[in-house]
Amino acid sequence: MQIIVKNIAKDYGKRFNAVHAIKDIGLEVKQGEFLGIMGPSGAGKSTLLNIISTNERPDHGQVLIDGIDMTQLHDKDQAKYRRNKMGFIYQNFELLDSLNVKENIILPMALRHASKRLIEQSFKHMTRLLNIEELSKRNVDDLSLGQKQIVAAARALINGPEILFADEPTGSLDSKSATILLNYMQLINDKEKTTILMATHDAFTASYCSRVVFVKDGIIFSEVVNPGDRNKFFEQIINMQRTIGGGSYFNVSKNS
Ligand SMILES: Nc1ncnc2c1ncn2[C@@H]1O[C@H](COP(=O)(O)OP(=O)(O)OP(=O)(O)O)[C@@H](O)[C@H]1O
Repeated sequence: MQIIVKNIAKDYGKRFNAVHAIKDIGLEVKQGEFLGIMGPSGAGKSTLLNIISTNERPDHGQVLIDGIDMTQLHDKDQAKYRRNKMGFIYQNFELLDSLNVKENIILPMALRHASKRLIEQSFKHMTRLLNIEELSKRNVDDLSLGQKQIVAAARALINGPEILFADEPTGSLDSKSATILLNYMQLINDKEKTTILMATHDAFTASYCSRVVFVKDGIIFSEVVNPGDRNKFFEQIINMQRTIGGGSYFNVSKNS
């Protein structure tokens, strides 16, 4: 699943008060990449993720996924594409409190009208992979924040998406829970070959990626490629953050 973003731009608001959230971004993401998107607050990270994931339409430009221009699809076809090929993890989990853990996790499959057998098989596979088998009957309200995010990850992954979008997935987690989640994301990236696009402020979180692009003022300012050593990569990310600036919005604390 190759992603090619060509010259996208996105403004919010009316002419004189317009915010140029994305000015001109081009980007290529290879099949199986774990790409980080960093940058100061308001730089355009979430907007970029939302445009690539078809949750928002750009004003200009193309988003080609395996050669199909997503921006040209009707809303209904975009929604179908998202349901079938994409998974999402957000900072605030977005789990449904009225459903238990298992019901939350299998929801995307139920929405696709998958067979009971397939649902059970996939549920078993995912909960085993993420090591949360014992949580299945619990209420969402009774889980720790870290457990909630792993459950949200299981829900995002149960349909076997080809692309996983994660927007500040560790933003609400303590460092231990963040590390557990990131190790699972890396496992999914390795084992299932899922392409991952993750926006984050946090250098430690970003150090799990294979490459990080830095967005500033709606353009890609630079990128850093993981040299194969997470500690070295962490230092490189921090140096790039310092170069770009962004004041206190950047979290450069190393969690472990
Ligand atoms: N729906 C919207 N309506 C108006 N302005 C918006 C909207 N969404 C984003 N913006 C503006 O677009 C710019 C980019 O926002 P975006 O959320 O993409 O940045 P970000 O890098 O993800 O920021 P953060 O790290 O704080 O989440 C900001 O100036 C933001 O205020």
